[in-house]
Amino acid sequence: MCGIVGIVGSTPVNQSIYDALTVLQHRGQDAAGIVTLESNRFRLRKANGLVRDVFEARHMQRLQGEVGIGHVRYPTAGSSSASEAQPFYVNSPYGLALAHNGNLTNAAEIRETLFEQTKRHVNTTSDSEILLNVLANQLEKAPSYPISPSEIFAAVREVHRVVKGAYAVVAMLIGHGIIAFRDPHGIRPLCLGKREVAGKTEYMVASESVALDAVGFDFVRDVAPGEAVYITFDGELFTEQCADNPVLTPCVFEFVYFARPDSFIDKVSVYGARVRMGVKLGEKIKREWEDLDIDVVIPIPETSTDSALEIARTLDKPYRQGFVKNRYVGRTFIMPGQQMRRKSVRRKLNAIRSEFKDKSVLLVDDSIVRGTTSEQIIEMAREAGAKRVYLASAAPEVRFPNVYGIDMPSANELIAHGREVDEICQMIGADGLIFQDLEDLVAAVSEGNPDITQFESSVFNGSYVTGDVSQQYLEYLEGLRSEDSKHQREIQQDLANLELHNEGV
Ligand SMILES: O=P(O)(O)OC[C@H]1O[C@H](OP(=O)(O)OP(=O)(O)O)[C@H](O)[C@@H]1O
Ligand SMILES: NC(=O)CC[C@H](N)C(=O)O
Ligand SMILES: [Mg+2]
Repeated sequence: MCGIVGIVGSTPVNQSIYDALTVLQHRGQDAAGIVTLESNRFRLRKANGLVRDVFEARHMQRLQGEVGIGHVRYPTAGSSSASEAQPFYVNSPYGLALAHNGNLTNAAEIRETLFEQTKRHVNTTSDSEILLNVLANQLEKAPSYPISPSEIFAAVREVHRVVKGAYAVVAMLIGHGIIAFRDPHGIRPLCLGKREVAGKTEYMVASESVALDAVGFDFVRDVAPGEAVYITFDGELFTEQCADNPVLTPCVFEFVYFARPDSFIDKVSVYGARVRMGVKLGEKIKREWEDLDIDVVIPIPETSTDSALEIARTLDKPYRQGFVKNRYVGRTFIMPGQQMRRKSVRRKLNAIRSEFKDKSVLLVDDSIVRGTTSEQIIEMAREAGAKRVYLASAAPEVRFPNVYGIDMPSANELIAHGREVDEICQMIGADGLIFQDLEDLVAAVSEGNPDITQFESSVFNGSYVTGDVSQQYLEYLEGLRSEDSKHQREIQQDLANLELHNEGV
């Protein structure tokens, strides 16, 4: 999913970007990077690992400057090698660095045309490096120096024409400022904040509003789909709509799982949406499982807790934290590789036996994707003495691959793909299983902002809003990125030691 941040400040920004990345860590645990600008030179540190491990004191000291951008990565294209950590950099025009959240659906075609038509070489298998070069190529066409705001916006307009897929972007152009934009559907989130420091206005853009809160910026607004924001290094703000037909279609899975509950995305409180998901699912359980013997409702930490509490309230049953989460283990779902994900469930969660012993328990999760978590959790509940184990999912069945920045490239890896509820229930070993209806999920989110009339819900309904995702593309993606794809393993091996960025130590 990735988290991005950019700050145009009037005092050093290294610590603020670091702090912002720390609160965006839930969006990407694989790699982190910061680029700052000092005396017209970029300072870069990026590597694999969590924010706290990537940036040591000596790196922070080098990251001087009053403007900068940062990224935490969850790979959804290319490899997880350090060479594909972000931000990426290209030296022309003027020096440009970029960080991207999302995933392009036409990266392979663009790679070819970039080489043939613009003589631009892309050194990694990352779609974000392609996006950087598309932007650089468009900015290079601007005749004036410095490039004017309207020329910057014209370049973004062209990027929208060339690039397809999901992209929330922050870029920094030497001699100019920070440019941020969101794809014409606004699939991935991006917001703008500001603060006053010693009479000067500082601006910040970030994936989630929680990053603004963490470093003392006031939320101004969400960046609109298709819109670009340009903040000069003098602190002047310019904005313009750069897409022909922008339609806000945010990813509904941000509200289900990805975002932090204390964030607002497109004016919707993520926490509020999860509470409403709980109410709606609670009502469905009441309707459909009228006579079910449920003694207690137990969330599967951490993301499901807000919904689970509401389910318990709606059902008028006790709510208990029956699983303890090891705070030193990160999110399972965004780990690369099924083996690692499987192992981490038991390292992460442990049952409190007294909450299970001789009870009929209703476990609640926010979503069931590969079934890695639910299968093991149900086993753990039984080992802890549960009499019966039911499971409720606050999201509907995840049946289709995602192409917009969630690493689910292969339908066959999804437990609900081609299966009905009974079969899934059997596979995970539950005594009963119930999913939220898509209609209710959409209502739960849009009640927070009725102006949102559609969501990117492809993982649930197989409808891809960018209109360019064919069966052929999905097959290509599966061949490229699925767990057992040979090609995927080759990429990982080939790129393991390719580290052009060069500030590794
Ligand atoms: O069916 P699966 O493939 O296992 O995926 C779904 C699970 O993964 C996520 O948890 P995760 O541990 O990533 O994060 P969390 O602590 O935020 O709940 C999500 O909350 C579900 O529990
Ligand atoms: N999850 C994301 O937003 C990933 C960004 C980009 N596609 C990458 O793989 O690095
Ligand atoms: Mg979870």
